[in-house]
Amino acid sequence: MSSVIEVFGLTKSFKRSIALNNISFSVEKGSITGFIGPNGSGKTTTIKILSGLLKANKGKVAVLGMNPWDNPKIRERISIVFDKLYFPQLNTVEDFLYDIASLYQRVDPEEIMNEFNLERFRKRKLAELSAGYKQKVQLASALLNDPELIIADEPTANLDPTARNEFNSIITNLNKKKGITFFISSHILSELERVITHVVMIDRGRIVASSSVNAFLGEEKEDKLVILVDKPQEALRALSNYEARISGAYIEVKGDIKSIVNAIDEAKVKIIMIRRSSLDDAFLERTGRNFQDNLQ
Ligand SMILES: Nc1ncnc2c1ncn2[C@@H]1O[C@H](COP(=O)(O)OP(=O)(O)OP(=O)(O)O)[C@@H](O)[C@H]1O
Repeated sequence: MSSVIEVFGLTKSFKRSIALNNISFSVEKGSITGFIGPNGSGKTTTIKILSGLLKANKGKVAVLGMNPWDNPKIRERISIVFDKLYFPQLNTVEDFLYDIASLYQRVDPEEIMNEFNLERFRKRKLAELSAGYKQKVQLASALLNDPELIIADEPTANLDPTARNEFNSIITNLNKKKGITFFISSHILSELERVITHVVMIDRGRIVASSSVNAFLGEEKEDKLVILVDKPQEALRALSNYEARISGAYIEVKGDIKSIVNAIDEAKVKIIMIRRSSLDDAFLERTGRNFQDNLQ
């Protein structure tokens, strides 16, 4: 498989600190790669360099085979999604999408509004939308240049669990249907668990792991999951075929994540949070530190 992002020996220091210390990794074409690390580990700095907004001190970076610092044209083939929608808040959804579409003249904004169920919001001002809808509009706008790659910096950081789930399923669909590669950063492991095919893990400016999720977890068939739901007893009933038990506010269960999620969904129980403990364990193994302890 070919790579859409290649980073080799990248170093970036600021006056007082080294944000990235000789990092190397690649992102496979067609993957959804999670870029995961605690606060301050260097995710935003890396993404700024990949987007051509910041220059590295040392190392090589290729995005779709080009150095982002020298090639503003890359921006015609990729899109960047941030944690918030930073565009003129007084614009309506429709004007905003039409303005961006006119820059590229590739994709019909009507088609995108239809695909994202945004028609009934078309006359609303961006400022009037919920955080979830703002992110939906931002993701919709990111498709108007028909990108091969979308780089997203903590795109769901300001969303509630429902909006987060919706955002993540849109990403999965775009990846499957349009073959768009995603490189998504997050400081919350559990957030991307259900979505990513590959993981690049960063800690204190160094890469601690970079591989497919399956390889990362040692091809474990059985996931150890910790799940928070709105109706625990009903969830437990739905999981009667699994080794499941209630532990405090959570349900602990062993098995294949996709089938477990399906069983819970079918029982119409809402998943508020899900964590595959083995990803946390893997972080602990590689850094000697507990991922959850590093969250601010
Ligand atoms: N412009 C800057 N000037 C000085 N130091 C900076 C600058 N930008 C980032 N840093 C430092 O570089 C390190 C990495 O920061 P970065 O924002 O890349 O981390 P992050 O993983 O994105 O964290 P978060 O999840 O909090 O956004 C931190 O120690 C940060 O303080």
